[in-house]
Amino acid sequence: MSESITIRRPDDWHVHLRDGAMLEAVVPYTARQFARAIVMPNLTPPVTTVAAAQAYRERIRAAVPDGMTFEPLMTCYLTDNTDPEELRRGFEQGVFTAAKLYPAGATTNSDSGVTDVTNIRQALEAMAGIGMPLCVHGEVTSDDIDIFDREAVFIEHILAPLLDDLPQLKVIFEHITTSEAVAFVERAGERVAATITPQHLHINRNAMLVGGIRPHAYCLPVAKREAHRLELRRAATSGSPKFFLGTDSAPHERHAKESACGCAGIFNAPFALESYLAVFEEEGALEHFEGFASLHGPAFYNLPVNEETVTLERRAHDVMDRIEIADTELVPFHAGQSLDWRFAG
Ligand SMILES: NC(=O)N[C@@H](CC(=O)O)C(=O)O
Ligand SMILES: [Zn+2]
Ligand SMILES: [Zn+2]
Repeated sequence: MSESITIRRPDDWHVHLRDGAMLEAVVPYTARQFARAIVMPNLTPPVTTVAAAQAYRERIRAAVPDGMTFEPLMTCYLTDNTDPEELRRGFEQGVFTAAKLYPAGATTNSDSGVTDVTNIRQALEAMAGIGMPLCVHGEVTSDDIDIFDREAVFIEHILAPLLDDLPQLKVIFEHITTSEAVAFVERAGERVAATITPQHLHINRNAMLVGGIRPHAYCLPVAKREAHRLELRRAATSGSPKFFLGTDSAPHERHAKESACGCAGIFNAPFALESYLAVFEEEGALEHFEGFASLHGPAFYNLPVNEETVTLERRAHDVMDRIEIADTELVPFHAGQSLDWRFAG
């Protein structure tokens, strides 16, 4: 039984860092473990221009503690009115690494998202032409589609036709939660990959609903049945380069989650690597951990792998119930549980 594991320093290919006091509070957790991160643009107002992304990138850099190195990779929030030239300019200037498709109304701060993908056809065509990847929150939003079916229906109605229409477009199907998504990504060509969060590898929908309603297990896409979780675990630990790490760490103040209408999002940044590593160990797949965490993402995004390394040690520890920040609190993923591995730097 190995007592420590050392891998190339990983990156987080999907994270919410927020802004203001929350940004200051959460950036150190991500910067401590990850060299780079794809930063989600769903601020209020959303990050829709090169100038806004540059300014946000500076605020993130300023929040990185002395002695840590961390590079935020910025994304452009697509709307019905996105100007293809703005995307091209941002990508060519090295400001935008990718653009993000939020179907309008699908998740937190997605009200300005895209109401119909035909509205962004020209933007997507421009992206396909310059090799700019599209990050996708893959859920339909129609009232008549059950929330547990929204990812599977998105594949059939939106994603598959989109990929047929634009054979050059690179797509990251983010935070996948279903066996349908796993199967789709496995069958798709090399230009399609997926990120998987720690929570969707650890919990199924019972964690949210059995023995009381547990808002800290609620995120979008919502956790599904056990059979889906097992497929996600198989895919993540398989060694396939199509699957890589994206925490979707999404902090919301405790009171906003513990509410009659609680916000979607799980704050997993404090012990993200420990959480993933537990899964790889349970699945007997430690040899694939580095690929998932540190190699497959850069390969898909055409970026160099990180030269530094990080080490995790087998050292059981309890996860705190709460983290105090400014004048509020966050509840981390795994709160009150024990984890076997500990990030050692
Ligand atoms: N995952 C979530 O449940 N929430 C995210 C948005 C998102 O990634 O869909 C957030 O910004 O809070
Ligand atoms: Zn999302
Ligand atoms: Zn997210």
